[in-house]
Amino acid sequence: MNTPKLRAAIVGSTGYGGVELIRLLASHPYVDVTSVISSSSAGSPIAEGFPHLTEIRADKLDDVDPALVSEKADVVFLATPHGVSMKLAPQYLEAGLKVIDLSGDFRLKNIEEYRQWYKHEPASQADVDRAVYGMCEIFGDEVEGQSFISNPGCFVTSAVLALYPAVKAGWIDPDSIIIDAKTGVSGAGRGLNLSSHFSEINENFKAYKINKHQHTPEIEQSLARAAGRPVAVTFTTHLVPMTRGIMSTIYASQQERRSAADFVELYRQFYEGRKFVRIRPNGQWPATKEVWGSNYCDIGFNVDERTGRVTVISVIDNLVKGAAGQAIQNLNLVMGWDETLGLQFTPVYP
Ligand SMILES: NC(=O)C1=CN([C@@H]2O[C@H](COP(=O)(O)OP(=O)(O)OC[C@H]3O[C@@H](n4cnc5c(N)ncnc54)[C@H](OP(=O)(O)O)[C@@H]3O)[C@@H](O)[C@H]2O)C=CC1
Ligand SMILES: CC(=O)N[C@@H](CCC(=O)OP(=O)(O)O)C(=O)O
Repeated sequence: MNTPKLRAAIVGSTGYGGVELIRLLASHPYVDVTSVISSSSAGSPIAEGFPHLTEIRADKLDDVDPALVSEKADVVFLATPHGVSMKLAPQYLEAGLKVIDLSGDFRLKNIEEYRQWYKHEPASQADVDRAVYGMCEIFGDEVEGQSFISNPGCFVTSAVLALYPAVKAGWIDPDSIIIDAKTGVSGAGRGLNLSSHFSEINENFKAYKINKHQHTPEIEQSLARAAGRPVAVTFTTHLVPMTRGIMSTIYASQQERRSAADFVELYRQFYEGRKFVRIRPNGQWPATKEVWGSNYCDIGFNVDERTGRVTVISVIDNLVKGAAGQAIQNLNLVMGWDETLGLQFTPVYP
């Protein structure tokens, strides 16, 4: 007898995260996308705005109505802006759906930090407490069987996967960490704004939100768990003229001098059996094209003989491992399935 597939709905289907969920879930063996949802274009065929999606089964955009969604689906992905997810998630949970939220609304356990960094009224502490933070390779054990997952931020995924093992092992001084990150423009979503306008971004390279980026406390929240004490990092983001991809170049002082080969060995042991974190051999560093369109996070190391500082380079595709891919990986963990289901593809190259 064939087991029926899990039925999935996607809110925010007309945004970059939503469209990426549709693309990836189309090849998931145990999931059917039965509802694609739009708050602004319900009733229209999704292929009207996205002709490359002509073949999907749930072709007409549905309304966000929780009663309707709970009739059509078992799990709902929220690929919605922050401020919107905090209103929708409790309603879908109440309607009996599992919820996987891609926004920042439920990631910070201290809601005052949310107020400070997002400059927005937070979700209630009770709702934040219900959400399980799904950084799969690190806290994935906490996800199985849960109904409400908060998917990590894109920069956070790249930075924390690159730092957690070294902080946990006590190899680097947590107070010395500097994360210099670059992102492609799709990280800003599909909406139009001046900073992602072609002539503003093309042949340009700019820093933004210096010491004010909303992912700073989220990075610190996970590193504090590794260090067993509060941690403060320096984090600078840059917008670069590419569509997808994040590279975090990270610097830290070592507690004792170790070689890059030692770091390779430590990280290989830490991530043993986790297919989506690939540690480069000593002497090799990853580039964003080497993970493009895939759920991989690739990490490489160098140690400066003169200063003793370690440089860690980490790359992801912001829309896959940084958003839709990790959200599906979280669904796999929730369901007790192999975490790689529906995500086993090779990066697009060149
Ligand atoms: N882009 C990225 O690389 C990453 C994004 N994220 C997070 O994922 C979420 C989605 O991001 P992204 O896809 O880039 O954003 P987009 O701006 O591309 O899409 C967001 C979608 O949300 C829908 N929406 C807006 N307001 C409402 C509302 N009131 N009710 C229901 N739906 C609404 C819109 O669709 P419609 O008008 O059709 O309803 C819109 O298409 C955000 O929280 C973002 O921070 C996280 C990691 C990486
Ligand atoms: C290029 C760009 O603007 N990127 C966004 C990425 C953040 C994001 O996607 O939002 P979450 O906080 O939900 O992860 C930014 O830097 O704010």
